[in-house]
Amino acid sequence: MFNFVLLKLMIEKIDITHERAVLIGVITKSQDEDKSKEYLDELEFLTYTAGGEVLKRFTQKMDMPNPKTFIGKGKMEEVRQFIQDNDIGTAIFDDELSAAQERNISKILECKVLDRTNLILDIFAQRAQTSYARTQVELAQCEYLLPRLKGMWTHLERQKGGIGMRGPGETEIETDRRIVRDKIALLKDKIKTIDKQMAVQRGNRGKMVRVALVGYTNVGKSTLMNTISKSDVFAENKLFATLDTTVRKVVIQNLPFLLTDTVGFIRKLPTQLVDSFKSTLDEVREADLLLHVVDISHPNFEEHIDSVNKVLGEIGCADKETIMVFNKIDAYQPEPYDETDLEVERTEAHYSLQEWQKTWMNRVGNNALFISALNKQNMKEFKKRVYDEVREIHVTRFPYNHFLYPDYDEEE
Ligand SMILES: Nc1nc2c(ncn2[C@@H]2O[C@H](COP(=O)(O)OP(=O)(O)OP(=O)(O)O)[C@@H](O)[C@H]2O)c(=O)[nH]1
Ligand SMILES: [Mg+2]
Repeated sequence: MFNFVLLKLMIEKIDITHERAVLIGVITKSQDEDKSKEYLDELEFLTYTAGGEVLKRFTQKMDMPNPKTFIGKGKMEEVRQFIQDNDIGTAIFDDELSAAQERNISKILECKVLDRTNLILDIFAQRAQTSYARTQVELAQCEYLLPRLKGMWTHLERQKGGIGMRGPGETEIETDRRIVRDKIALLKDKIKTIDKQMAVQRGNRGKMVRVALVGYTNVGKSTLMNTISKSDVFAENKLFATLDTTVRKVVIQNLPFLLTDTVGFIRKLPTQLVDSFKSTLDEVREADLLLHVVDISHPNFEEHIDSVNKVLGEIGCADKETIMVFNKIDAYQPEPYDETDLEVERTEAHYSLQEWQKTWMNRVGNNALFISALNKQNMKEFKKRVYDEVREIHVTRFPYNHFLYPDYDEEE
């Protein structure tokens, strides 16, 4: 009996054990050691979100990735040895691999080989809740798969499952291109139908002012949504907690508007995903005002802003009225700087919040706000700014009820 319980415990333990993985990245002229580390940190977070555990990272300095195997021969042997000695199931590359590279590498390493795109698609597949989100992910997976069908993973047991093998697209992998193409057409039709229904729904919301929260993944959009709308949107410290947009009616000082929480962006967001999520992003496109939320406590936040702006550009929202919301000020910590140490140059990493506010952040003028959604710091200032902006849009749209909305009253 005891043994049986022990065995059951062991089995259950195995069930919850994370898939063992190694990460592989490169250091190039345009991507120095620090950058490479930051990218691998993010890749590790993605792996963890997908249900994996990273046992080791490998990096190689190179001018150009090897067209056949991405990294060089010697490094590959090092990786292979580690994988063999440590019972590793998955090798994850930070950059997108071509079909040929993927094939060559998995032959050498004899394990599952994934790239950043696979990982992101897999997380989306795991997290898609509604049939609409699932359809969009499935479409993205099919689009990713199509050019890679030939010989993909055929020498591996596909039934093993796990990261990269999950989700709606998995049964198509061994079938031929035509079937996948038909499937793509079908999914597009399905999305079109839902799009029409959603456009009608959006139309029914009337002319109310619409505000959308946008930003990099995990910056606190849903937390901010919960704070201001007193709603209960799912937020957690993993990437892509939100896939479906949520719309809430918010009232600040009698002034009603609609607030939308959206899917987070990420560096190198797979183009297939941007495309298939275009309609989810309609909410962003049709918004009157964007709140671009930034995690200022993240060492890479400036690059995050660039990534988000890039996606906003791709969906035609570059010039939209935007308030920059720098969140997580409670967690912001500049690197300590020793003035007597002449070796270390003072950089942005040492800036205090006040110093940051004097940089380019100053140029976005009163468009920049500094808050903590979690600790509810500076929420009054935030609400006033949003109120003023929404009122401005509102009174242009409904000039006759201008008088209804006086200046923001601090004593709310
Ligand atoms: N320290 C601190 N943590 C915060 C703050 N706001 C949010 N967080 C935390 O950051 C994590 C991510 O928050 P979410 O609200 O899920 O972020 P999101 O932008 O909606 O993320 P995705 O939906 O994944 O794109 C959670 O663990 C939050 O508790 C803040 O002001 N300060
Ligand atoms: Mg969210």
